[in-house]
Amino acid sequence: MTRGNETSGNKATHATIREIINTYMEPISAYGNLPTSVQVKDTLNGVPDYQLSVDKKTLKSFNDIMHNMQRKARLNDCIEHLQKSTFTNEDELENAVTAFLCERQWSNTKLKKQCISKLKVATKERNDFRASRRNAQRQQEQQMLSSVQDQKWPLVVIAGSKHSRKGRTVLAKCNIPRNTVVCDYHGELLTYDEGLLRYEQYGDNNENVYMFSFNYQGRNYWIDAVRQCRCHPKTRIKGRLLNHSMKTANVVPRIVLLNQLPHILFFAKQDIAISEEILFDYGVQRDRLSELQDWMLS
Ligand SMILES: C[S@@+](CC[C@H](N)C(=O)[O-])C[C@H]1O[C@@H](n2cnc3c(N)ncnc32)[C@H](O)[C@@H]1O
Repeated sequence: MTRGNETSGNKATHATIREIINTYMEPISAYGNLPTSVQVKDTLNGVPDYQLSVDKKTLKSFNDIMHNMQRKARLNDCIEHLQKSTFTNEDELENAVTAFLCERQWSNTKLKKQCISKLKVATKERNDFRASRRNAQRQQEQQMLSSVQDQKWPLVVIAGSKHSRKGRTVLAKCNIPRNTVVCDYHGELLTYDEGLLRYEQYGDNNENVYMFSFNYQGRNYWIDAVRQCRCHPKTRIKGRLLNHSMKTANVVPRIVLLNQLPHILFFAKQDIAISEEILFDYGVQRDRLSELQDWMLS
């Protein structure tokens, strides 16, 4: 048997051909040209051990396998480029594939079909994933809303007395993992003007410490927690009793839209140990230093 012999030699199995292509030829890429029959023959003549008979059938097998490999590379290229696009329907997806293949000058019906079918699967998986994420988010929001409505915040407890140095405190009733919602700043939601008016009125009795101001989407709001809220006449509201710390705050207030209204929820900044006091940074403005009391810098 001689190498490159047209009539005798080893039978070319697909596995052998693939091995030869991968080992002795330029990598088959999405873009480059495939080797011609002459180039395949030349390559085989340089291959030491295979001794394949290079008849028409073998050359055709090489050709088929190389085309398949290139189609796979083109398929991957197409998927990589289009998988992040959003398609509102199947026609849009098919048009995008056609345009992509046309731009690359890769007209091949089988390739087009494969691209479309793979992208459909990828799009469905992504949509399913998004839907389940949206669902989880909705459930989480629903959970937060019912905690706000029922004022059920079982992870924290009110302690201490109004008359102690710091007044009442809110403590962790158990170990609280980072990112958990601890409670909300519960009260009456007011516009900026309404809130400012009350803030000034309450100021005479030093009660305005229970007012919380914030900005949501360019609008200023206040939450008035000075008096017992009308929605929970008999509940001891926890959020209004959270004390301040600039240096050791362990929760952070975040604005969450629930029932289309902004709410302030306190999220654990870190794992909080049982009995630790729940503290957040009131955000005292330093340009009002003359009005500051020592505890505000604690
Ligand atoms: C919104 S109230 C917090 C609850 C308050 N402890 C109570 O029993 O009503 C804010 C007031 O608590 C007190 N306070 C808050 N953080 C404090 C701290 N780190 N040290 C001392 N007093 C603090 C101040 O008197 C402040 O005006």
